[in-house]
Amino acid sequence: MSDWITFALPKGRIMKDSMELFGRIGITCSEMEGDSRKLVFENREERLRFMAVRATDVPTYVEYGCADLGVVGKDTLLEQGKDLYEPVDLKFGYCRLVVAEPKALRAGDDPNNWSNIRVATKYPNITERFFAAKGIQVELIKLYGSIELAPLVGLSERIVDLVSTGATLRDNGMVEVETIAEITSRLIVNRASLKTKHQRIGAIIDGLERVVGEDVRISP
Ligand SMILES: Nc1ncnc2c1ncn2[C@@H]1O[C@H](COP(=O)(O)OP(=O)(O)OP(=O)(O)O)[C@@H](O)[C@H]1O
Ligand SMILES: O=P(O)(O)OC[C@H]1O[C@H](OP(=O)(O)OP(=O)(O)O)[C@H](O)[C@@H]1O
Repeated sequence: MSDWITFALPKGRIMKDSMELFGRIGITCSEMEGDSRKLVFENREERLRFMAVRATDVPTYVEYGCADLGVVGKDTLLEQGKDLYEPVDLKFGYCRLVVAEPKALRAGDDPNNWSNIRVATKYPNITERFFAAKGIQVELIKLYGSIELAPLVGLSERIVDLVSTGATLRDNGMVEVETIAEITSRLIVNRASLKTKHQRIGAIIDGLERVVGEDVRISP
């Protein structure tokens, strides 16, 4: 078993892009193609195992060595601050982490004058750091989803959340104030696995760097 390679992949929107990219370096798993509620899939011939986990749990599985490798958004890494090796920017899962507020509030608002604000977010650590660096005091309200609802019902004046198409902000009458970070998905690696399975993991890192590099050269 010890020469198997285990991946922790997020169940949600990143899963498909991850498997497409891995497929380009010969890492595949036909067992994952069907409709199934299974959480662990195997490619026995190649000694590869894939675990489907919550996006926010990927770093934990890799940190504890239950998975050798994982794919996770940079947002989650910035929020959790775990000690993980992060060798490859996979360039998919692009979105931005932004500060936003209701359109009506934005009209007469100057963020330079903020001194004490209330912010709802899934990302309390990033938010606190961001505003602390500006000398702004923040009352944080931690939510787990549907963040754009908070200002609509008076839970907070502002939010910090991910934006990709902008549709969720727009449809809920909100506008961006500032970008905190540009986000893409990253390959993460358990530090011990990198040493004990250096040959296989090194080949995966090199392969992914190559295919991601090819894409960057192709796109304008
Ligand atoms: N529009 C978007 N909204 C949210 N996440 C996005 C978006 N676009 C890309 N991402 C990336 O996808 C990741 C979320 O993936 P996924 O959909 O699996 O999780 P989730 O259901 O939002 O989170 P969790 O299961 O942990 O609550 C984010 O961490 C981010 O890096
Ligand atoms: O700019 P857009 O393309 O509209 O995408 C942004 C929205 O997508 C994410 O929510 P998600 O779908 O993960 O649901 P959640 O609110 O339950 O976290 C994010 O938190 C925003 O609400």
